[in-house]
Parts: sequence; C-alpha cells; structure tokens
Amino acid sequence: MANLVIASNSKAMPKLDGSIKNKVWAFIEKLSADHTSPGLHIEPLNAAVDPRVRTGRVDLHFRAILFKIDDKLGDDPTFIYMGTWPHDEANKLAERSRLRVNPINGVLEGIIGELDGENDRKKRTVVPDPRGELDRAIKAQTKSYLAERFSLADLTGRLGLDPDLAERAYNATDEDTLLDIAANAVGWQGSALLDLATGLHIDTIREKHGFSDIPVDDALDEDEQILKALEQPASKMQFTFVEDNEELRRVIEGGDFAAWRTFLHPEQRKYVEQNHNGAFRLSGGAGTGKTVVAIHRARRLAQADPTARIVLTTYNKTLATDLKAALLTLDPNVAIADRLGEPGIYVGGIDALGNAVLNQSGDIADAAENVLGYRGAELTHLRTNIDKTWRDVAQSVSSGLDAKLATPGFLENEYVAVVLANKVTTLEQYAKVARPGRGVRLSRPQRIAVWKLVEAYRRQARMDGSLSFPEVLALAAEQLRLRAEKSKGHFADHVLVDEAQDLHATHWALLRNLVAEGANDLFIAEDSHQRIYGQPVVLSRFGIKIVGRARRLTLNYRTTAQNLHFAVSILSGAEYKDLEQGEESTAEYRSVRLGPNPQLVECTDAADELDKVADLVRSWITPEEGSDEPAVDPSTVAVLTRGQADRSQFVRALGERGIDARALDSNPAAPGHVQVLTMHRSKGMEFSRVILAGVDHAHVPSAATLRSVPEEERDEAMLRERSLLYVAASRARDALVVTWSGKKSELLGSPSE
Ligand SMILES: Nc1ncnc2c1ncn2[C@@H]1O[C@H](COP(=O)(O)OP(=O)(O)OP(=O)(O)O)[C@@H](O)[C@H]1O
Repeated sequence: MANLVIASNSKAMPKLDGSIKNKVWAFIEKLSADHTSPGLHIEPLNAAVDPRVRTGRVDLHFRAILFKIDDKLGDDPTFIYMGTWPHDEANKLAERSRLRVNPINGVLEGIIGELDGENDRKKRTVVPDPRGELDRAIKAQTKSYLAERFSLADLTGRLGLDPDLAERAYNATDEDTLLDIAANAVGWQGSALLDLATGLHIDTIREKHGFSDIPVDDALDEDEQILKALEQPASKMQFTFVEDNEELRRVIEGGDFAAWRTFLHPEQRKYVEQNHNGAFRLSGGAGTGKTVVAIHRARRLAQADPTARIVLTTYNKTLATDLKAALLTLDPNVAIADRLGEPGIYVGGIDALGNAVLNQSGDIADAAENVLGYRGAELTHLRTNIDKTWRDVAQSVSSGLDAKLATPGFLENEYVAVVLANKVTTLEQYAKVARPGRGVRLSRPQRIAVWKLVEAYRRQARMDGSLSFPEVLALAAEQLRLRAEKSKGHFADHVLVDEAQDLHATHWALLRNLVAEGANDLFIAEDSHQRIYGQPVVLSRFGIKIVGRARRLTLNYRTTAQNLHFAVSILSGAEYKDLEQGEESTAEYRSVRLGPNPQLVECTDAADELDKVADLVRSWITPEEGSDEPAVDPSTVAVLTRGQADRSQFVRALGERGIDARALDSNPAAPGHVQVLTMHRSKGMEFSRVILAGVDHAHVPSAATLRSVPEEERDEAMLRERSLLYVAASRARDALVVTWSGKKSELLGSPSE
C-alpha cells in the first residue's frame, strides 16, 4: 500500500465538477490500495524538470499530477497528489512542475509549472485589482513598500521566498499591491508576505512558521530530505499525510471550504498540539480560527488518551450544536461522551453544563447553604423572567436605592458578579466584599439597600422553587468544589471553552471546579473585542492562572482584507482589556483573501431601505439573465439587525417582495432561505454575504440600551455596542453591505479612513 500525501492546490487547480471529483476519489483510492494497478496509467514524462513527476489517468479527459518518492529500503513509495487537470494541460504542467526542499527554511514546496505565456502575463498584470485603479493611484508611491525595513536579500536569503515572488513583492510600491501578491502566493509564502506587510521582524516570521534552523540534513539523500521536510509545520500548510480511507474521503470531498480540517497554519497547529502546564488562553481576531483550534485540540487530546474525560463548551446551546457538528465533520469517529464525566468529548453549552452537574450530583443541600444561605434549593424549574423578578422586587420593597441603580440590569450584574461569585449570604459579608471591575462605587447605605433587594429576590425565588441560570452555575461550581474537597475527584481531565469573552463570574467558577489544576486543564479561546454580553472578568479571581500562557492569532481566514479593514475600523478609538487586564490590540490583524470594498448604502427612508435590501438580496440569489455572477445559495445570505423588531420587519418585507426569508432565533438555520437574525444571534457564525441593516444613529449604538444603564457603566455599555457591530461586520466571508436611513451610525468609519 502506497503512502499518500495530498497537496492543497486550490489556487493552481481548476474547479472540478462533481462527477470528476468522484473519479478523482476513485483514482486516489485505487492508488493508495495498489499503486502498481495498470488501470491507473501512472506514467513518467520524458521532458520533466523533476524526475519524480508522474501523471495518472483519472478518466479519458483528465489526468492527475503526482510526485513519486521511492523508499530506498524497498518499502512502498510515497505519492504526493498535486491535483487534476484536463489531459493536455496536465501533461504540459507536469513537465514543468517540481518538488523542492526550501534550502533556507526546510519547507517542502510543490510547484506546479506554468503554461506558455502565463508567467509573462502574470508579471504584466501583477494581479487582479479589486480595490480599483483610483484607490491605487492615490496611494501609490514610487518607492518599494518594503525597502525601508527589508532588503531583497532578507526576503530570499533569510526567509526563503521564491526569488521571482520576492522580486515582485519587493517591487510593490504600496501595501495593496503587496497584499494582492500575498493573496495569490501558495502555502507559507502567502502568509509570510502578509507578515512582511504587517511589518513583523524576519525572525518573528520564521518563528511563527516554525522554520528549522538546520533546513536540510546533508547526510540524507534528496528523497529522504523530501520526506523529512513533510514534517515541517509550514509544509503542513500545503501537504497532508492521509492516514486512512475515511480521512482521504474527507480531504477530497471537502474541497476548498473544508481546508480547515487539514491544512492548519503552523501557529494554529502549535496551539492544537502543544502541551501546557496549566490554563492556556488563545485570543485572536474574529475569523482567525480559534474555534478550529479548539476543535482540533479536543480531538487531539481524545486521541492521545481514550480514557480522558474532555469537555468542549461554549457560550450557548446553538453555538454548542455547531461545535459538535464541526467536531463530527472533522472526525466522524471521534469519541463523544453522552454524559458528563464519561471518557470522550462531552460537548454542551455552558449553562447546560451547570445543569448536568447538578443533575448528576444527588444532594445539593450543602452547596445551597454555602451559596444561597438556605438548604432547600431544588432544581425544579428554571427562572427565565429574571428582569421581571428584579423589577417587581424593586417596586415592592422600599429599599431607598437610587432609581438609576434599581434597574434589572444593574441588580442582576451585581448579583452575579459580586453576590454569587463570592458566595455572599449575609449583609455583613456583602458590606465588606471587594467589588473589583464593577463600574459603580457603592456607599454603605447603598450596599444595605441593594442587599434588601437581594434578600427579597431570594425570598421570591424560594417561594417559586425556581433558580436562575447563574444560580444553577454557582451551585454547580460549589457542588464540584465540595466534591473535590471530599477527595471524590473531578468530572473532567481537560476543559476547552470557546467564545469565553462573554462568560460571567459563575461560569468561570464552574469551569475552574470542573477540572483540577494541572497539565492541559483549561484551554480558553476568546476575543475581548467580541464581548457583547456582560462585563470583563479577571480570571485570577477564580483561581485560573494564565501566567505567560497566553497567545494571539492574527491571520483571518474568514473574510477579505477589505471587510476586515472595515470591521476593525469600528473598534478604533476604543480601548479594550483582555481577560488578564492587558490591552487588546488589532495592530497585526490581516487576511489571506481580497475582495471588493464593503458597500455603504444610505437610504432616503425606512421603506427605501427595505426596497434596497430586497433588491440587493434578489440580485445575489437570482442574478439577471446574462449576468456573470453565479447565483448565491440563499441560506448563505444573512440580513443582520440590531433588534428583534427590525428582524421581524425585514423578514416580512423580504417576503412581500418575493424573497423567502426566515428569522433565525433559537431554531437552527433552515436550508433554502435567506437568514434574518439579530447581530447578537450572529455571534460565532459566518455567511457568504451579509447585510447589516438599520445601522442608523438611533439604533446603533442602541440609544435605548445606553439609557438603561447607570452613567458610570455607560462607557462599558458603549464598548459592547461597538463590539456588537464588529461581531456583525466580521461574519461576512465575501460581500458586506451596510444600510441605513436617516442619520448614519456614529460607529461607522468609512473603509478608506
Ligand atoms: N487553517 C485554515 N484553513 C482554511 N480555513 C480556515 C483555517 N482556519 C480557519 N479557517 C476558516 O476560517 C473561518 C473562521 O474560523 P473560526 O470560526 O475557527 O474562527 P474564530 O476565530 O473562532 O472566529 P470568531 O471569533 O469570529 O467566532 C472558518 O470558516 C474556518 O473554517
């Protein structure tokens, strides 16, 4: 059985239709089963530049390009599949294709040859020009964009860029041209060029890509050097060893969209594979692959130890459902644990995790006494009308608390972040407890007043026999702590949490108590710029010590550089803190793809906006006859609104204009319809085309939301509003459109600013 390596070559390869894909799959399956099978017609080429190159017969009209590396000990050879082309083209390209170990960094490079004139044409046109000539003319300088910081020899001699590519990059006179060149380069060369454009030091770029200081081992022959180079992290951006048929099917069928399953960036791979001596925090901009890393890592931990109890959790149930689906897409055979505490990966929303702990815990009287001050708490029903309960309590109890503080928002935050987080059960404790991170300072009389309301709230809950989610979580955390104290151990060996920026105090208490401190205990994926609920939390308060184990991803895989630039411009001018109170920056954020600029559409009034949004959506999903644009699958188109009322209005308006649209709420997305959802609901999701609708002065930031918080907490609420628009703007893979009527939102910076 031959060893099989598949190269990601989507940039060079033509798009293949479904029937050819099936034939490619059959060809590769046959090749891995028996490479000597005559039906494969594996043939060398007389005039090939690289003697390892072969072509093979996919069908009468298509041939695959391969490299064959023989094993000198006589074992089976290794075949590297580079892609499939129409017959004549494949033969011509193969003659000029080659495999080489980069002598500067040790990375394996599979280079597909070019057809006659293609190289010259590329050099003349450089690359497509999506931003428009005008933009470029304005920004163009006559000097090389890179010359101030690097020499051409740095690019080739220290980084190992292909000399022709390095020269083109060096001749680029502005950032846009450089980004164009990066977007068209293959594998590690593209991401290294982006790093150069960002201004990173050559040594940093080498380190990020895991380049070897001894690139080539001269004691090995060339074939052995090639096989060794396949192990380099940056080689794995282009090549993957196929271990079994199931994996092979995934690679072939996945195509471009599923590259995340196989071709990880060396940094992503590092965070998947590295072991840590305790909690680790992976932050990173929207779309940099934090979720991808968490999923791969969970699978890696499960493979490394089949008895390990792994918890993979995230902010809510819908995101957890997506997480589980993605995990099973990555590996349909992965061991899923159906019950918390069993070996395998248990996937669930974090609130459900709290429930699971209590359901599996038996008597919770001691925990209830410690957290709530009474023993009889039962998980009979969940209280969902929290706002109403606080409102009723504030109206019926004469506490003397100022009206601006006697709001459901302030009281619930105080209850969760201070009272539950510190297991406060008496006024004496509350009067003394530290309240770090709470915007409003409270005098002693104010504390007494708040406590009166807390007591009334608890009385009410006791009468109802109901518990809120934060109470369930606090009880579950305490139950776990008591269990560990009695030497009964923990429910998990490894916990991985995604979207962690939005977790509140009792979530963290639960996570800390779910797993003992130790190797690979907690893996935290988060982005402070995407905090749209609640307030920042300081992890060390919960016994979660990151101490130097924090890293950041900056390369965006989701969206285009233009959309990314626009999304980041929304954050500019505001200061964000990460989970350890460090400053979070967007300085190195960059994207691997280019596209058109986001469209900003001013409408005359609400009716005009509904019409314009409908026209735009229609032009995408049913392009006019003769249009060059292919029809877009409606379910990959999303209209995002700030509130639920606007959401309903857009669903209705699109329907009235003949477009089948559905509101997306707690239900899963239905195929075949345009999705209309709130910006909050869009968290963690992505779509091909996104319209942010109703982005006007009154709705974004939401004037009503800002009015509802005390003055001292307004800056924080404003940060959340800014983050919400950033989250929404960073959901688009390809096209991003923003519409409004009346005065536009103050948060909208122009993309050219
Ligand atoms: N190495 C990769 N190769 C190809 N695609 C990738 C890679 N890593 C991530 N992606 C793709 O980029 C997109 C964003 O990834 P992911 O959702 O993991 O990012 P994220 O950082 O969790 O984003 P967010 O913070 O916005 O939720 C997804 O479509 C994912 O498949």
